Amino acid sequence: MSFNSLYINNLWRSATRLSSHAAVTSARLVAVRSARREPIATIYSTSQLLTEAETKKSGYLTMLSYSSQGKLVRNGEEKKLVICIEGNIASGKTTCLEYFSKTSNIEVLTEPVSKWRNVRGHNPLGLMYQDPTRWGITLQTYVQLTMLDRHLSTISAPVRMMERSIYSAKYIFVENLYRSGKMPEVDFAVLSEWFEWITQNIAIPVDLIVYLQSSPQTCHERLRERCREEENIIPLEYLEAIHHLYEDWLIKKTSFNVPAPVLVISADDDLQKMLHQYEENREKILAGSNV
Ligand SMILES: Nc1ncnc2c1ncn2[C@@H]1O[C@H](COP(=O)(O)OP(=O)(O)O)[C@@H](O)[C@H]1O
Ligand SMILES: Nc1ccn([C@H]2C[C@H](O)[C@@H](COP(=O)(O)O)O2)c(=O)n1
Repeated sequence: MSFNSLYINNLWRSATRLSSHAAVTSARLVAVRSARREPIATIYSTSQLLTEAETKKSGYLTMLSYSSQGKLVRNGEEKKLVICIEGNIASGKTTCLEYFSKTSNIEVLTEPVSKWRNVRGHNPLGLMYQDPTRWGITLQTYVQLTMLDRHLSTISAPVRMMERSIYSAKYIFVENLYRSGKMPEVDFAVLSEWFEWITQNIAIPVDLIVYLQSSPQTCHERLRERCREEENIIPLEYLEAIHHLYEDWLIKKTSFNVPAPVLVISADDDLQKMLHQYEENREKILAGSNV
Protein backbone atom coordinates (compact mmCIF):
# COMPACT_ATOMS: atom_id res chain seq x y z
CA MET A 1 0.00 0.00 0.00
CA SER A 2 1.45 3.41 -0.94
CA PHE A 3 2.04 6.06 1.71
CA ASN A 4 -0.85 8.11 0.35
CA SER A 5 -3.38 5.26 0.39
CA LEU A 6 -2.18 4.28 3.84
CA TYR A 7 -2.64 7.85 4.98
CA ILE A 8 -6.11 8.14 3.44
CA ASN A 9 -7.09 4.90 5.19
CA ASN A 10 -5.79 6.14 8.54
CA LEU A 11 -7.45 9.50 8.05
CA TRP A 12 -10.73 7.80 7.23
CA ARG A 13 -10.50 5.46 10.25
CA SER A 14 -9.71 8.35 12.60
CA ALA A 15 -12.46 10.51 11.14
CA THR A 16 -15.00 7.70 11.61
CA ARG A 17 -13.77 7.15 15.17
CA LEU A 18 -13.95 10.86 15.91
CA SER A 19 -17.38 11.43 14.44
CA SER A 20 -18.87 8.40 16.21
CA HIS A 21 -17.58 9.46 19.61
CA ALA A 22 -20.03 11.65 21.54
CA ALA A 23 -17.32 13.55 23.42
CA VAL A 24 -15.68 14.72 20.26
CA THR A 25 -18.59 15.56 18.01
CA SER A 26 -17.27 19.09 17.74
CA ALA A 27 -13.80 17.86 16.94
CA ARG A 28 -11.90 19.27 14.08
CA LEU A 29 -9.23 17.44 12.17
CA VAL A 30 -6.13 19.53 12.06
CA ALA A 31 -3.67 18.54 9.47
CA VAL A 32 -0.18 19.80 10.05
CA ARG A 33 1.47 19.63 6.74
CA SER A 34 4.58 20.54 4.92
CA ALA A 35 6.23 20.02 1.63
CA ARG A 36 9.60 21.06 3.05
CA ARG A 37 9.31 19.60 6.55
CA GLU A 38 8.27 23.08 7.73
CA PRO A 39 4.72 22.38 8.87
CA ILE A 40 1.82 24.69 8.17
CA ALA A 41 -1.30 24.17 10.29
CA THR A 42 -4.57 23.86 8.42
CA ILE A 43 -7.89 23.16 10.08
CA TYR A 44 -10.40 20.86 8.40
CA SER A 45 -13.84 20.01 9.72
CA THR A 46 -14.59 16.28 10.05
CA SER A 47 -16.73 16.47 6.94
CA GLN A 48 -13.90 17.87 4.85
CA LEU A 49 -11.73 14.83 4.18
CA LEU A 50 -8.65 15.53 2.12
CA THR A 51 -8.57 14.51 -1.49
CA GLU A 52 -5.68 12.31 -2.54
CA ALA A 53 -4.24 15.21 -4.53
CA GLU A 54 -4.21 17.39 -1.39
CA THR A 55 -2.57 14.61 0.55
CA LYS A 56 0.13 14.19 -2.11
CA LYS A 57 0.84 17.92 -2.02
CA SER A 58 1.06 18.02 1.76
CA GLY A 59 4.18 15.91 2.41
CA TYR A 60 3.20 14.66 5.84
CA LEU A 61 0.25 15.11 8.11
CA THR A 62 -0.46 14.79 11.79
CA MET A 63 -4.00 14.72 13.12
CA LEU A 64 -5.12 16.66 16.13
CA SER A 65 -8.41 16.66 17.98
CA TYR A 66 -9.88 18.33 21.04
CA SER A 67 -8.91 16.89 24.43
CA SER A 68 -11.25 16.65 27.41
CA GLN A 69 -9.83 20.04 28.52
CA GLY A 70 -10.97 21.47 25.20
CA LYS A 71 -7.46 21.89 23.83
CA LEU A 72 -6.20 20.68 20.50
CA VAL A 73 -3.92 17.68 21.05
CA ARG A 74 -2.16 15.17 18.84
CA ASN A 75 -3.90 11.87 18.06
CA GLY A 76 -2.21 8.54 18.32
CA GLU A 77 1.34 9.78 18.79
CA GLU A 78 3.52 8.21 21.45
CA LYS A 79 4.50 10.54 24.27
CA LYS A 80 7.72 12.33 23.41
CA LEU A 81 9.85 14.38 25.75
CA VAL A 82 10.01 18.10 24.93
CA ILE A 83 12.84 20.14 26.44
CA CYS A 84 13.09 23.89 25.86
CA ILE A 85 16.49 25.56 26.17
CA GLU A 86 15.96 29.06 27.49
CA GLY A 87 18.36 31.92 28.12
CA ASN A 88 19.45 35.41 27.19
CA ILE A 89 20.61 36.38 23.70
CA ALA A 90 24.02 34.74 23.00
CA SER A 91 23.98 32.79 26.27
CA GLY A 92 24.99 29.65 24.35
CA LYS A 93 21.65 27.98 23.54
CA THR A 94 22.55 27.07 19.96
CA THR A 95 25.95 25.77 21.07
CA CYS A 96 24.23 23.60 23.68
CA LEU A 97 21.80 22.25 21.09
CA GLU A 98 24.63 21.55 18.68
CA TYR A 99 26.30 19.47 21.38
CA PHE A 100 23.20 17.38 22.06
CA SER A 101 22.42 17.00 18.35
CA LYS A 102 25.30 14.49 18.20
CA THR A 103 23.29 12.14 20.44
CA SER A 104 21.09 9.66 18.64
CA ASN A 105 17.38 9.70 19.48
CA ILE A 106 17.40 13.46 20.10
CA GLU A 107 15.80 15.85 17.67
CA VAL A 108 17.09 19.38 17.87
CA LEU A 109 15.13 22.46 16.76
CA THR A 110 16.87 25.82 16.74
CA GLU A 111 14.92 29.09 16.69
CA PRO A 112 13.81 30.00 13.17
CA VAL A 113 16.02 33.13 13.14
CA SER A 114 16.63 32.85 9.38
CA LYS A 115 12.89 33.31 8.86
CA TRP A 116 12.83 36.32 11.18
CA ARG A 117 15.61 37.82 9.05
CA ASN A 118 13.93 37.04 5.76
CA VAL A 119 10.19 36.77 5.28
CA ARG A 120 9.43 37.19 1.60
CA GLY A 121 12.44 39.45 1.22
CA HIS A 122 11.79 41.53 4.37
CA ASN A 123 13.87 41.52 7.56
CA PRO A 124 11.55 42.04 10.56
CA LEU A 125 14.39 41.29 13.03
CA GLY A 126 16.53 44.07 11.56
CA LEU A 127 13.56 46.44 11.34
CA MET A 128 12.67 45.78 14.99
CA TYR A 129 16.16 46.71 16.19
CA GLN A 130 16.10 49.87 14.01
CA ASP A 131 12.67 51.05 15.18
CA PRO A 132 11.10 48.84 17.90
CA THR A 133 8.03 51.04 18.34
CA ARG A 134 7.05 50.67 14.70
CA TRP A 135 8.24 47.13 14.00
CA GLY A 136 8.11 45.33 17.37
CA ILE A 137 4.59 44.05 16.72
CA THR A 138 5.55 42.91 13.24
CA LEU A 139 8.50 40.85 14.45
CA GLN A 140 6.73 39.46 17.52
CA THR A 141 3.62 38.44 15.58
CA TYR A 142 5.86 36.49 13.23
CA VAL A 143 7.92 35.03 16.10
CA GLN A 144 4.68 33.86 17.74
CA LEU A 145 3.52 32.18 14.53
CA THR A 146 6.86 30.51 13.79
CA MET A 147 7.29 29.31 17.38
CA LEU A 148 3.78 27.84 17.36
CA ASP A 149 4.68 26.12 14.11
CA ARG A 150 7.82 24.70 15.81
CA HIS A 151 5.80 23.44 18.82
CA LEU A 152 3.20 21.76 16.59
CA SER A 153 5.57 20.15 14.11
CA THR A 154 5.76 16.37 14.15
CA ILE A 155 8.39 15.07 16.56
CA SER A 156 10.69 12.61 14.83
CA ALA A 157 12.63 11.23 17.83
CA PRO A 158 11.85 10.17 21.40
CA VAL A 159 13.34 13.44 22.69
CA ARG A 160 12.96 16.91 21.24
CA MET A 161 15.24 19.71 22.39
CA MET A 162 14.17 23.10 21.12
CA GLU A 163 15.53 26.59 21.42
CA ARG A 164 13.22 28.83 23.46
CA SER A 165 9.42 28.59 23.25
CA ILE A 166 6.26 30.50 22.50
CA TYR A 167 6.22 31.25 26.26
CA SER A 168 9.53 33.14 26.39
CA ALA A 169 8.63 34.97 23.18
CA LYS A 170 5.70 36.48 25.08
CA TYR A 171 6.90 36.59 28.69
CA ILE A 172 10.37 37.92 27.90
CA PHE A 173 10.58 39.69 24.54
CA VAL A 174 7.09 41.11 24.10
CA GLU A 175 7.02 41.99 27.78
CA ASN A 176 10.36 43.78 27.49
CA LEU A 177 9.23 45.84 24.50
CA TYR A 178 6.09 46.82 26.36
CA ARG A 179 7.67 47.59 29.73
CA SER A 180 10.43 49.65 28.15
CA GLY A 181 7.77 51.84 26.52
CA LYS A 182 8.77 50.74 23.02
CA MET A 183 5.58 48.84 22.23
CA PRO A 184 2.29 50.77 22.05
CA GLU A 185 -0.41 49.51 24.40
CA VAL A 186 -2.70 48.52 21.52
CA ASP A 187 0.03 46.33 19.95
CA PHE A 188 0.66 44.67 23.30
CA ALA A 189 -3.08 44.08 23.77
CA VAL A 190 -3.44 42.45 20.33
CA LEU A 191 -0.39 40.21 20.85
CA SER A 192 -1.66 39.25 24.31
CA GLU A 193 -5.07 38.31 22.90
CA TRP A 194 -3.40 36.10 20.31
CA PHE A 195 -1.13 34.50 22.91
CA GLU A 196 -3.98 33.81 25.31
CA TRP A 197 -6.15 32.31 22.58
CA ILE A 198 -3.33 30.04 21.46
CA THR A 199 -2.35 28.81 24.92
CA GLN A 200 -5.96 28.32 26.00
CA ASN A 201 -6.97 26.40 22.88
CA ILE A 202 -3.90 24.47 21.80
CA ALA A 203 -1.92 22.06 23.95
CA ILE A 204 1.75 23.06 23.89
CA PRO A 205 3.48 20.39 25.95
CA VAL A 206 6.83 21.22 27.53
CA ASP A 207 8.38 18.68 29.94
CA LEU A 208 11.48 20.53 31.08
CA ILE A 209 12.98 23.99 30.76
CA VAL A 210 16.77 24.13 30.80
CA TYR A 211 17.72 27.67 31.74
CA LEU A 212 21.21 28.71 30.67
CA GLN A 213 21.81 31.34 33.31
CA SER A 214 24.49 33.77 32.23
CA SER A 215 25.49 37.29 33.17
CA PRO A 216 24.44 40.02 30.74
CA GLN A 217 28.13 40.98 30.45
CA THR A 218 29.07 37.52 29.20
CA CYS A 219 26.22 37.62 26.68
CA HIS A 220 27.33 41.03 25.49
CA GLU A 221 30.85 39.77 24.81
CA ARG A 222 29.58 36.66 23.02
CA LEU A 223 27.09 38.67 21.01
CA ARG A 224 29.91 40.90 19.74
CA GLU A 225 31.96 37.86 18.90
CA ARG A 226 29.08 36.32 16.95
CA CYS A 227 28.68 39.49 14.84
CA ARG A 228 25.06 39.07 13.71
CA GLU A 229 24.59 42.27 11.73
CA GLU A 230 21.17 43.26 13.12
CA GLU A 231 22.43 42.93 16.71
CA ASN A 232 25.37 45.36 16.47
CA ILE A 233 23.31 48.06 18.12
CA ILE A 234 22.22 46.00 21.17
CA PRO A 235 23.46 47.78 24.31
CA LEU A 236 24.33 46.02 27.57
CA GLU A 237 21.17 47.54 29.15
CA TYR A 238 18.98 45.58 26.71
CA LEU A 239 20.60 42.30 27.79
CA GLU A 240 20.23 43.33 31.44
CA ALA A 241 16.50 43.90 30.96
CA ILE A 242 16.09 40.49 29.27
CA HIS A 243 18.13 38.90 32.07
CA HIS A 244 15.89 40.35 34.81
CA LEU A 245 12.75 39.16 33.03
CA TYR A 246 14.21 35.65 32.75
CA GLU A 247 15.21 35.66 36.43
CA ASP A 248 11.75 36.79 37.54
CA TRP A 249 10.10 34.15 35.36
CA LEU A 250 12.30 31.08 35.91
CA ILE A 251 14.20 31.66 39.19
CA LYS A 252 12.02 33.84 41.41
CA LYS A 253 8.86 32.58 39.67
CA THR A 254 7.14 35.85 40.44
CA SER A 255 6.04 37.06 37.01
CA PHE A 256 4.33 34.48 34.80
CA ASN A 257 3.24 30.87 34.81
CA VAL A 258 6.20 28.48 34.43
CA PRO A 259 4.94 25.68 32.15
CA ALA A 260 7.45 22.97 33.24
CA PRO A 261 10.10 22.18 35.86
CA VAL A 262 13.27 24.24 35.47
CA LEU A 263 16.84 22.95 35.43
CA VAL A 264 19.32 25.80 35.87
CA ILE A 265 22.79 25.55 34.34
CA SER A 266 25.36 28.31 34.89
CA ALA A 267 26.48 29.38 31.46
CA ASP A 268 29.31 31.86 32.02
CA ASP A 269 32.09 29.26 31.78
CA ASP A 270 34.29 28.69 28.76
CA LEU A 271 33.20 26.22 26.12
CA GLN A 272 35.17 23.27 27.49
CA LYS A 273 33.64 23.66 30.95
CA MET A 274 30.17 24.14 29.46
CA LEU A 275 30.43 20.89 27.52
CA HIS A 276 31.51 19.19 30.74
CA GLN A 277 28.44 20.62 32.52
CA TYR A 278 26.15 19.40 29.74
CA GLU A 279 27.63 15.94 30.12
CA GLU A 280 27.16 16.05 33.90
CA ASN A 281 23.51 17.07 33.46
CA ARG A 282 22.79 14.76 30.53
CA GLU A 283 20.83 12.23 32.56
CA LYS A 284 18.70 14.84 34.31
CA ILE A 285 17.98 16.58 31.02
CA LEU A 286 17.05 13.45 29.16
CA ALA A 287 14.88 12.26 32.02
CA GLY A 288 12.98 15.53 31.63
CA SER A 289 13.44 16.25 35.32
CA ASN A 290 14.97 18.96 37.47
CA VAL A 291 15.69 16.70 40.43
N1 LIG B 1 30.86 28.76 26.69
C1 LIG B 1 31.19 29.62 25.73
N2 LIG B 1 32.33 30.34 25.85
C2 LIG B 1 32.68 31.23 24.90
N3 LIG B 1 31.95 31.47 23.76
C3 LIG B 1 30.82 30.78 23.60
C4 LIG B 1 30.37 29.82 24.56
N4 LIG B 1 29.21 29.29 24.13
C5 LIG B 1 28.93 29.90 22.96
N5 LIG B 1 29.90 30.77 22.62
C6 LIG B 1 29.94 31.65 21.46
O1 LIG B 1 29.08 32.76 21.76
C7 LIG B 1 28.30 33.11 20.63
C8 LIG B 1 26.81 32.94 20.98
O2 LIG B 1 26.55 31.56 21.22
P1 LIG B 1 25.19 30.88 20.71
O3 LIG B 1 25.27 29.44 21.03
O4 LIG B 1 24.94 31.27 19.28
O5 LIG B 1 24.14 31.63 21.66
P2 LIG B 1 22.54 31.71 21.58
O6 LIG B 1 22.07 30.61 20.68
O7 LIG B 1 22.10 31.57 22.98
O8 LIG B 1 22.22 33.07 21.03
C9 LIG B 1 28.76 32.24 19.50
O9 LIG B 1 29.74 32.94 18.76
C10 LIG B 1 29.37 31.02 20.20
O10 LIG B 1 30.38 30.42 19.43
N1 LIG C 1 10.75 36.64 20.79
C1 LIG C 1 11.98 36.98 20.37
C2 LIG C 1 12.99 36.05 20.27
C3 LIG C 1 14.23 36.45 19.84
N2 LIG C 1 14.44 37.74 19.49
C4 LIG C 1 15.75 38.14 18.96
C5 LIG C 1 16.88 38.18 19.92
C6 LIG C 1 18.06 37.90 19.06
O1 LIG C 1 18.50 39.10 18.41
C7 LIG C 1 17.53 36.95 18.01
C8 LIG C 1 17.79 35.50 18.26
O2 LIG C 1 17.99 35.24 19.62
P1 LIG C 1 19.15 34.25 20.16
O3 LIG C 1 18.76 32.90 19.66
O4 LIG C 1 20.45 34.68 19.58
O5 LIG C 1 19.08 34.37 21.64
O6 LIG C 1 16.13 37.19 17.98
C9 LIG C 1 13.43 38.66 19.62
O7 LIG C 1 13.64 39.87 19.37
N3 LIG C 1 12.23 38.27 20.06
